[in-house]
Amino acid sequence: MTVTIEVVDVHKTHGGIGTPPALRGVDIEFLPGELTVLAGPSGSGKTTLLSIMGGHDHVDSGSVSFGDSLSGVTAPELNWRRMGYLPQALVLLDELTIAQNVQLPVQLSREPLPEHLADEKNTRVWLERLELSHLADRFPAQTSGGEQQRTALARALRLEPAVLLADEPTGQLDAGRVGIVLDVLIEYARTGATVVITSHDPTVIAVADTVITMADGEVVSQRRQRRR
Ligand SMILES: Nc1ncnc2c1ncn2[C@@H]1O[C@H](COP(=O)(O)OP(=O)(O)OP(=O)(O)O)[C@@H](O)[C@H]1O
Repeated sequence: MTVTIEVVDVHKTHGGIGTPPALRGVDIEFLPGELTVLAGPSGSGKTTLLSIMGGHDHVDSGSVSFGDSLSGVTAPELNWRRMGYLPQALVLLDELTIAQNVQLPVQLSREPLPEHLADEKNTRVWLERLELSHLADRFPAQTSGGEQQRTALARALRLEPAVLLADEPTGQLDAGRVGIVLDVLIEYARTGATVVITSHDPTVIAVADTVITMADGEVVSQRRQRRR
């Protein structure tokens, strides 16, 4: 299952009259098997673009389409199995433990899942991979910001979606944990997934396959760092 995401001439303004546009004619193709980083200064439109791609916001004009195995799927049909989404606000459920938050996409799935995904063992695998096993039975409020961020990433990956979108996935992590998360993201992209993240962090930008830099709602550069 591979997915190419095509963003074509996307325009978006959030507010009322006089508000500057957040996106001004953005054209990008995101490829499967790659970790793409959306970089650029604060306010350049990275979160807006990710949110539109994730189906959480609408374009004013232009289009976002999902080719190959998600062809024809519209944003409202995106679910945890098709797309993992890690918002900046994390949105963990306070009344569930860390393990239960990671298991949540299994509970919410309305489609029959392959056996290995339905199995609770898979939750333990992701907890371990993101160094969260020792926190499995705690509630989010009893964990640090970085631990909550890794929990939200484990939740996004739990159903092994073809697309992973993550807004600043290392923003709350210490340097050591940034490495762990980057390893997970790169390994995940190498399975054929389309992985798109936003980041300001030079460490993160350095390991990206492709870096797309935005400024004032436009793409100002696109640099491929890995040969295909
Ligand atoms: N809900 C909103 N209402 C009004 N304006 C908004 C809203 N969300 C974003 N904006 C504006 O849209 C522009 C792009 O914001 P966006 O959050 O996409 O940038 P960003 O590059 O992700 O920034 P950061 O790196 O700080 O997260 C900014 O000018 C911002 O002020």
